[in-house]
Amino acid sequence: MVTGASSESPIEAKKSKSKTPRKPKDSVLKQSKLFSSLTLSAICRSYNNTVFNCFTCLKCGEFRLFFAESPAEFFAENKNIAGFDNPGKCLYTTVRELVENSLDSAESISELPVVEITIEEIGRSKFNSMIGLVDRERVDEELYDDFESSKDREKRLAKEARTQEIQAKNAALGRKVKESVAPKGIKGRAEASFYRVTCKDNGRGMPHDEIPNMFGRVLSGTKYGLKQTRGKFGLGAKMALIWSKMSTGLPIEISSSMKGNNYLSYCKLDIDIHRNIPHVHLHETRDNKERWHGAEIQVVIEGNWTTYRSKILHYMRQIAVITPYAQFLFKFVSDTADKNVTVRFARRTDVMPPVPLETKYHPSAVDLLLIKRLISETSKQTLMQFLQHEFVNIGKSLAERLIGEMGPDFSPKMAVKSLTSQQIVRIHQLFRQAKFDDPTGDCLSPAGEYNLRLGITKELHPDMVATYSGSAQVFEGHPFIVEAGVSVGGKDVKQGLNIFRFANRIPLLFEQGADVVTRTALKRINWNSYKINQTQDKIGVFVSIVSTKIPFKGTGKEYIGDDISEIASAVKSAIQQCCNQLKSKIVKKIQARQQQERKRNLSKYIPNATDALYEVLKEMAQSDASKRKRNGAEDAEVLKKVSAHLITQDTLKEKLAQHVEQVDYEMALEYATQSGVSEEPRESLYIHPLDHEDKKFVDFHSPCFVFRLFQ
Ligand SMILES: Nc1ncnc2c1ncn2[C@@H]1O[C@H](COP(=O)(O)OP(=O)(O)OP(=O)(O)O)[C@@H](O)[C@H]1O
Repeated sequence: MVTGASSESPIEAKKSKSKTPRKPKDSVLKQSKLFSSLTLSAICRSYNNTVFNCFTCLKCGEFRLFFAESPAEFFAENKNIAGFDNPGKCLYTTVRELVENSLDSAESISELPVVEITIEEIGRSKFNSMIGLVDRERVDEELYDDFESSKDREKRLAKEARTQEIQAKNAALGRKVKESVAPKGIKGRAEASFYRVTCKDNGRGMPHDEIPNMFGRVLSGTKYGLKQTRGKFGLGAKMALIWSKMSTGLPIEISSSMKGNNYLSYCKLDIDIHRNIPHVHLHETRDNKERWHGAEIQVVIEGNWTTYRSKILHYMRQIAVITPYAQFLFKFVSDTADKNVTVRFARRTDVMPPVPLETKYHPSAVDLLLIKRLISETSKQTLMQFLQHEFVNIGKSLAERLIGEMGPDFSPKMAVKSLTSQQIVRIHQLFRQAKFDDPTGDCLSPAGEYNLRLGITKELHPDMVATYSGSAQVFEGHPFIVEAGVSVGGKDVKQGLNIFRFANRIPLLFEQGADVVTRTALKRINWNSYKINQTQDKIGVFVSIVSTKIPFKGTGKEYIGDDISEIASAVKSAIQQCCNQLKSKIVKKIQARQQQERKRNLSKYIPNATDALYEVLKEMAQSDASKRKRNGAEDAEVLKKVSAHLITQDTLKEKLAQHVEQVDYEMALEYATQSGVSEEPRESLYIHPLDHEDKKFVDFHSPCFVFRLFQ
């Protein structure tokens, strides 16, 4: 049950120690303000009995949830929706949410981001002392899940001994011995692991008074509106706090300062889940001698580094690829020093994509509910003004034509707020049927081909890379841009396809199988035709999609569906463009490699082969000459002039077989070229090609080569 949010700031509320419930109306107003002018129609319906039972975000027109409780309660019970499925995933998502907030914050003030993220492992004793709990020795051992009775122990040891015996026997008989698996030991639930996650940035910081709400009230944020953003719902940081509350009971700590402030704000708070309001422990200003600006968030949660280590590092690497203008320092700190990890992702460019702009809705992207909201919020008086100012791509003359088409009940000067429900449906119908120019991608901020290439190069060190940035396209009235990169070879890249997906410049790591990028790369690209071996080569496929609306599938916002044809074909074409660029490079590279290999081989055995060949041909020519001599066709120059076509194939085969093991035509040609005999082919010296299938013999297409030998 909710009694409504305070209209005072939490600090003020604390100071006044007022526990009086607010008037319901105030609470609704306050909530809507906090939710950045969301129209909470359904709340209005239920605020009289103070039950916050239904929430509809009409601002973005895409996020509708129905709560039977407060939003904080709803998300605490359904934390998997926000990517908090299990302790390992919770650790991963916490890192991700904090890093992305930091990037958003620095970019919003056009500051090149510097983000430091530390995960500090906290042992049980340390954790206990943090929460003021005395470590206790076990007294009643049998009480514990991992207790092993002496009978069980005997059984286990006997089993282990039997296994060892069998293995020893097998070894003695020379049979294959299975690698011995470490004894399972005593069963028992794994002990919970705790981590302190700290994320520090050089971003905008937050106004002192807003901090409690930004971190202690679910669905409060500053990223609403129609624009390309990493975050949107006002949920991520609160989920980290809800999880910390659920798993450790410890509050979140925030230090923040805005540019130019000589103080910094420190706030320690947790969240009242039932009422969805911040519960502030301490909120004060402190000296900011260094004039630092940014935010540092610290939260202690249960997690699982062992199982999510690679995911977290993978995420950091991918965010570094798509954000090469940022500098990241990632640290994992453990009590056991050899488990420590420090990775620095250096900045490679100062070129930052422009800040995405807020835009207006395209008429084909709105539904009935959204039109109603826009009408209720507009400051415009007439229908004509409303159409012209609240939507993109409706100019004066088009607005007039549309109103004319709506029917006799409509006129340009009619008051837009007086439109009936039926009239609004008519407008909606017309919006769906009429033809409008596509929205431009001006409001979008893609990473940029240059940045993408830099990111790939700096993190993967590929042998070759190609990038492509498509032009803006549209689906359901939303502009989108697809950028792609394809790399071959590189550091820490496994054989086959390595797919890197990004949506609004954040990496997507889960639910890869059904994603439009994965499916396109696996099924719709004929890699062979670009001379890329899909299974043998180390291929990196990078696709970044930015849009005012990312059509995520599933609750986890981890993949983009394959069913939007505009996006699917843009992804395919972007990858193909990259492959085309790579193809010529690959062909050149293959040729260069072959040439090198040939050179190596040539030096090995061609000289011998040619010597042998020379002997053979000389012998044959001599016998031919003597034949001719006998026939009276004396020719002093016969040795030089006898043309190879006089030699029958069989004779040559036979003779060569005695001398030459294997001569490759290409190599022979190259040898000829290298020996400076790459003259015009001389037909008269043409030796008929030998049987191709018989690899043993030379395939003498190269007359100049033979000529040289023969001379
Ligand atoms: N490091 C930070 N620097 C500045 N402001 C921040 C920082 N972290 C959070 N905020 C503020 O707190 C708000 C709430 O953050 P939160 O992570 O809960 O939601 P979000 O980022 O807006 O959306 P989403 O839930 O989709 O990620 C943000 O909108 C932002 O205004």
